[in-house]
Amino acid sequence: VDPLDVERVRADFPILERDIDGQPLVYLDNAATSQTPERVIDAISEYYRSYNANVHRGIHQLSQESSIAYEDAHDRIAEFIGADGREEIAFTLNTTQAMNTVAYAWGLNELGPGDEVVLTEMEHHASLVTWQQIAKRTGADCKYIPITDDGYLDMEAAAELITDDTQMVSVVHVSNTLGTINPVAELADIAHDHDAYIYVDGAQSVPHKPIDVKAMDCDFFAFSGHKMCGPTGTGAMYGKRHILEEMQPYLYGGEMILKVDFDEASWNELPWKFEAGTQNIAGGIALAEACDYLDDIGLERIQRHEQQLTEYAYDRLTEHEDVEVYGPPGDDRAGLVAFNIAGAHAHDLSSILNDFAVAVRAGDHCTQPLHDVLGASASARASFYLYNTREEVDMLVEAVDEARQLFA
Ligand SMILES: Cc1ncc(COP(=O)(O)O)c(CNc2co[nH]c2=O)c1O
Repeated sequence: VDPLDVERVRADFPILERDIDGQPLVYLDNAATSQTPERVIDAISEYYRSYNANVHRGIHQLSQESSIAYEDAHDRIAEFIGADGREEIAFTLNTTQAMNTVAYAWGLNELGPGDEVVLTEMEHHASLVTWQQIAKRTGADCKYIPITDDGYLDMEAAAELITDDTQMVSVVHVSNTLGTINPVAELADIAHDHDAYIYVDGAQSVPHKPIDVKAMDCDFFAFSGHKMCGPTGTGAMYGKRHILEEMQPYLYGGEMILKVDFDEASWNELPWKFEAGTQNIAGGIALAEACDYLDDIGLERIQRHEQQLTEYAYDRLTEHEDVEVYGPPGDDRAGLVAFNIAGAHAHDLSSILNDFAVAVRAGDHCTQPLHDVLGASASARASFYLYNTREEVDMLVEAVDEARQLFA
């Protein structure tokens, strides 16, 4: 795979030219949200400038054009993750809504006392809190696959925790705190051996590596557009068609219905059954443009670029005893490093980094239970993407060294 031309890529992101108090911005908060290339920004503007209209095939020309673009965008996202077609892709606001859709639409109807939902200790609150609360409402129980000392899932424990009482396994594909890449296909096999569904949270994997939901054999898959060069307020819930055909919606209203009278309502075909009301039409169309943008560069090329940056960052940060990096080794993780330095709270550390225009995230990254397991109240997290450079890793490390001196 030939190397990625970072300078050419960076030209697509005007925001990366920004100075912060006279210093060049070093944007390393991509696990929170990625930046947006001109092509995606233009797709949004073009929609509003020339064919904005409500969808679902109104009679007039503009509605025909917006309907076709919006519906075709579903086919494009399906192709991007290896789904069979638009019937398996419901657009959502984000990963969180995709997770809640299944938890409410399927969980509330199917879960009851004695049933179990198996999660992992490294789940994001979008799945952990969702399943925890739906389990409380239905009398079901949640169980958590533990992590090992070096940040991997304990797969022996997983095989014991997933039983015939398990109805759903909900697992993060790539941890947004540890960088761990979980063996989701193996977990799908175990879940299916016990006739359980598996829901894969792909928020941190879809932007960074090729995804094939059929090879993974997951029953549901969720991700957000804003982490993969798309707009905020976009994302998707994938579901196997035969499951979505059976699943009842949980958001009711226009567009998702077929026939309504005062006593009854019937539902529209897939995926519109799960898209109630007027959607983020421009966002969905622009998300398809983001898929084209990433595919034009090549996800394998992006993945390799990030692996090189991440290993370099991991090696440089762990040179010092007083820096603790959480998760697997630098050569076996996705493009992020969460860390702490001795004597400093993550918020103070990231504030110092901001003084050097280095933008990282500080806090629990919506994984508070995981931070409890790690014995850390919070962490600073640098996360990489296609437009970051080796020099930016050096600027991160230099700023961390300044902070280490300050807090020594
Ligand atoms: C693994 C994972 N799942 C779900 C979500 C929720 O995505 P959303 O619904 O688009 O918000 C995130 C966002 N993670 C982060 C958001 O900000 N910092 C983060 O690490 C995530 O990293």
